[in-house]
Amino acid sequence: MREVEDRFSPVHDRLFETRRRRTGRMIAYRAFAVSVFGCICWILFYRVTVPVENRTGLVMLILEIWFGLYWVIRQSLRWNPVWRYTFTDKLSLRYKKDLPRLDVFVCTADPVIEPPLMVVNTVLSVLALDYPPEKLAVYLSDDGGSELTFYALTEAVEFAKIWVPFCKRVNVEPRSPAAYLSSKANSGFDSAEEEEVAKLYKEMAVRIESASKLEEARLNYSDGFSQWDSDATGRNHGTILQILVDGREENEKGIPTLVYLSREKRPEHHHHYKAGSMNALLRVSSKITCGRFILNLDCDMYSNNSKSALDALCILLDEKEGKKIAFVQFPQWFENSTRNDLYGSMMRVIANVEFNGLDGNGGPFYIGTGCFHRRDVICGRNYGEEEEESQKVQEVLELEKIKPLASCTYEEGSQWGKEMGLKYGCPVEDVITGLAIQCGGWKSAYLNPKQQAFLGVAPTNLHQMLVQQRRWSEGDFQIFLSEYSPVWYGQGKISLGLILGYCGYCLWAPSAVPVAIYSVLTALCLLKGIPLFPKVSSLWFIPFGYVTVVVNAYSLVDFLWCGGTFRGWWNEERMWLYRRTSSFIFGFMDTILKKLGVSESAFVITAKVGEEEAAERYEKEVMEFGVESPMFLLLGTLGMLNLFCFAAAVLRLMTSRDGGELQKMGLQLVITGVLVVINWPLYEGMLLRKDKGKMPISVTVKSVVLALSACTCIVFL
Ligand SMILES: O=c1ccn([C@@H]2O[C@H](COP(=O)(O)OP(=O)(O)O[C@H]3O[C@H](CO)[C@@H](O)[C@H](O)[C@H]3O)[C@@H](O)[C@H]2O)c(=O)[nH]1
Ligand SMILES: [Mn+2]
Repeated sequence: MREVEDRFSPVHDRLFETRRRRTGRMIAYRAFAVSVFGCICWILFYRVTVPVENRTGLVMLILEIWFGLYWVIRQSLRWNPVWRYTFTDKLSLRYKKDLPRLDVFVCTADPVIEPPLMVVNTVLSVLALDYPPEKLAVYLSDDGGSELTFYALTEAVEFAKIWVPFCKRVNVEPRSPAAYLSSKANSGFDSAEEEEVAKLYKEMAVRIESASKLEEARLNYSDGFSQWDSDATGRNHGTILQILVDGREENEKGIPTLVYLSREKRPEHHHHYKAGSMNALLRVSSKITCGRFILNLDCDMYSNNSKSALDALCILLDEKEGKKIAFVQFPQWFENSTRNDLYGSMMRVIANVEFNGLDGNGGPFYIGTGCFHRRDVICGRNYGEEEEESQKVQEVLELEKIKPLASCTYEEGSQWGKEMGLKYGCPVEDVITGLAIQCGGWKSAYLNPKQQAFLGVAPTNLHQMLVQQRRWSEGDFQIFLSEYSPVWYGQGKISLGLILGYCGYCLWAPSAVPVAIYSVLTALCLLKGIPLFPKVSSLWFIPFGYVTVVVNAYSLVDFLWCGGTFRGWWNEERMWLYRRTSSFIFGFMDTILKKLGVSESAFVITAKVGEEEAAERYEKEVMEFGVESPMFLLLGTLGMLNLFCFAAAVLRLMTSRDGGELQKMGLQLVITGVLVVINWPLYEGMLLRKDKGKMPISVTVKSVVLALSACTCIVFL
């Protein structure tokens, strides 16, 4: 009784705490940042005051102004970081079973590249969350409209009856059966019961992968299967809605509500990808459980920490600050990353440093998966408006009355996709939606607990990685140019630090252009013998040398601090370059073309499985090319260009034996040389490797021809 009263008393223990780090590291960082800023100014001063004979000086000035500005913008991500710590014990004591309803939305879209067994593991991991089951509901949105996925879910229902109680009794962690049981495979099982569970899981996995009991399931779950028309395809079908478990009332099974939804799709209607499915889920769930809070997960992101819901609610239900906070974002961590993270997919520094920086400025972005929202806010409530009585849920569930909410035409003439729900028309629906929420006066919070909350699947080859980054950079740049631009729309609504934080990401795409020019110019001028930087022995060289060395050294230290390895850092530097000289360039062009109305942006779903040989190469951290792609052509050409220019310059220096030449070209030689070293896996893939993951011959040939012609032109011009 005391605790119940305690909940309503005005003075409370806080449910979370926010810490700022004022330690030596922070001071050292600021000193470093100020010194770099000084050097940037020094460099610009040099460009303006010291004349050069040709026009390269002007080009360099423009590039360096851009780099300097962008560097300043990005300081917002590090200036003022905060860390949040939650007290879940207090929350449990205070609320017991009175916790608010929580709806989990899991999105899947393609049964081939997002295997049903993986989806099922994600679903099971959230069904077993540490949360009162009668308050929890899991919705699976299947944009693939696949009977296989539905069948897998019916299997999951049966297995959940064993899995969920087992997890809670034995306090299993993590609660994705595949992840938990594979961790046990090496260490051996703890009990006979566990072994039995493992056996049942394996049998289920086999059935799902072979769909062996599909026909049987058709009979047992005929209400669900009968909703598939005989001519239904992934892109053309009616709404399919099935409540597999109704756990809204406390019951002895202790399994939360589980719902399958495949919204209607028709070729003549745009479906707006994930945003469209989220909005359909928002409406449908409002009639079934209408959770006050919503967790959004991609189908590959299983719960790796059963306390994450309690963690998030510590923030959202905190009496003092929680009311201002619209959403709590967890980072995206991945289960399939390798030791040295060949493709830089872990994004360690973003997750461990930059998002804390954003949090200090008003809150992290909404990045799709691993985010807890307030339902009424994501549905369009502004800060300061009264929280609405939650919509009335239907006592008796009449599916036929709910299904129209997921039809193609429901949103016509409504505010869905604009003022309500997730926004349409942007490849990063999450970021733009989060920005609009923050501009409505809300804050957000970032939680990155030691036991990672959710784990997903990162792209496992270079092409996928570049495609994903292309979509992100395009989406972010679109936001920059849209009516929701952080610069124009955000003015006065969010803090300057947060505006800059958004710009740091939204300018990924355009920032690629100066990087590409810079690297090409450095190489070609080296070939031609045109110096771009002051002599190594002159005083003017100091800022250039300082920035080059210190900025890279810091980034290394930062990376190691975030738990990375030296080679991981080196790989990440390579990916830094590759993302800029391929993904972002294309992202930039895509955005411009879209603005001009020439093309539409599409959402290419990232595959979560690959073929076996390629998987082996991934494990061994051998870079995967394999496909013919214009992005590879660009990388190949730039790589070859660097190689030729560097080789030619070295040859010339060796034959001329002119010390002055080395003085003049020193930094250029170093930069181009480093690029050659960093490109080593690319050269290997183009020239030395024989396996299927090597660069296709056609790309290699085209790259060499293009690079050679560029060099010839420059030499004879
Ligand atoms: O038409 C679609 C396309 C995609 N998805 C789902 O959206 C999720 C994300 O797709 P994925 O291909 O994995 O993209 P990522 O780039 O890995 O996703 C990140 O970036 C996206 C765009 O910002 C966000 O939507 C995601 O939540 C975020 O994890 C997956 O679960 C898909 O099943 C749909 O439901 N319907
Ligand atoms: Mn993904």
